[in-house]
Amino acid sequence: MAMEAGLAMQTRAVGVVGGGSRSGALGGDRRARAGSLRIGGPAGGVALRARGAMPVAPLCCVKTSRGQQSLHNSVDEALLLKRKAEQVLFELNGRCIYLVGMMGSGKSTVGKILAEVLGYSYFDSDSLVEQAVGMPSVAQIFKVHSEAFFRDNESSVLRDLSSMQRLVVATGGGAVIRPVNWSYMKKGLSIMLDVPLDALAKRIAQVGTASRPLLDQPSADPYTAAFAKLSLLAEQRGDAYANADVRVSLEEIAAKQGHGDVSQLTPTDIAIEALQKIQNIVNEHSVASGPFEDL
Ligand SMILES: Nc1ncnc2c1ncn2[C@@H]1O[C@H](COP(=O)(O)OP(=O)(O)O)[C@@H](O)[C@H]1O
Ligand SMILES: O=C(O)C1=C[C@@H](OP(=O)(O)O)[C@@H](O)[C@H](O)C1
Repeated sequence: MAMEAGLAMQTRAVGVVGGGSRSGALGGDRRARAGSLRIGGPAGGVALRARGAMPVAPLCCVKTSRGQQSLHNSVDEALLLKRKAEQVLFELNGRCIYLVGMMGSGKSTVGKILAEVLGYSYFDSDSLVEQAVGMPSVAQIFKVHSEAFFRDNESSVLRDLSSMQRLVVATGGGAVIRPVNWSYMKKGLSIMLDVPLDALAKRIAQVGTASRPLLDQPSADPYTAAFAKLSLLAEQRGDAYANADVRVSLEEIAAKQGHGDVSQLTPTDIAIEALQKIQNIVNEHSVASGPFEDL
């Protein structure tokens, strides 16, 4: 089946899914094949899902209940998100959005919101690698094959996605390290989610490290282990993340909103800031050098 047709089937399925599980629904031929993304099965393709199966919350106020993370603080915030998306949609002109950032930075969470408000299709590159390889988790791919094998497939997935339009892609945290991946992501707009390491380590300690093989070290204290490894990765990858077209800093958003720390921010706050930054860069570019096609 043609790649485009298979992807089109998938996008309908993934555009409305969310959740934290990393397993994808597999179908068709499961043979691992580094260097290719096989979305459609031999029998005509299957509707594949990205991670998890929870529906994305609709664009309305989600009541904050004790301890629960809410997507929006208020109806006003949800409307602001929608309005901003309408403005940016025109300016994006179909260009894809790639979310980059460290593990746990919220690429999937924010990516699903952006896809929903823009009417784009959402993809998670880790899930697509799992589907292409025919294994249920990135952790298993690392274990049975290797990180290099995973990276080869990650590059293939990004290459294939780069020929598409109107996608929001949540990339894996390490996708930035291969220069070739930037040649794919630069066909769209890349957004780096910059989250303080402390907040990242807290999030990861909360959900566990089993699905993130680079952080999965036996330790009595998951926060400390995650913080140490994330610090190292952040140091190694700093320059690579700086390639992104747009940087969304949670510390900056929190400061603007008068919050003491980033844990007060909802994913919607972050999505709004991302849209604002996209709008700024697109406007800057069209003033400086003409039509958006040249960005
Ligand atoms: N703004 C946020 N505030 C608090 N927790 C968040 C926020 N964004 C994401 N999370 C949580 O952090 C964890 C990692 O988020 P996720 O979107 O999967 O990150 P990534 O895709 O970058 O690895 C998830 O448990 C998610 O619910
Ligand atoms: O930072 C990394 O090298 C990785 C990040 C993971 O994705 P998330 O950023 O979605 O956790 C996944 O691709 C793999 O475990 C490697």
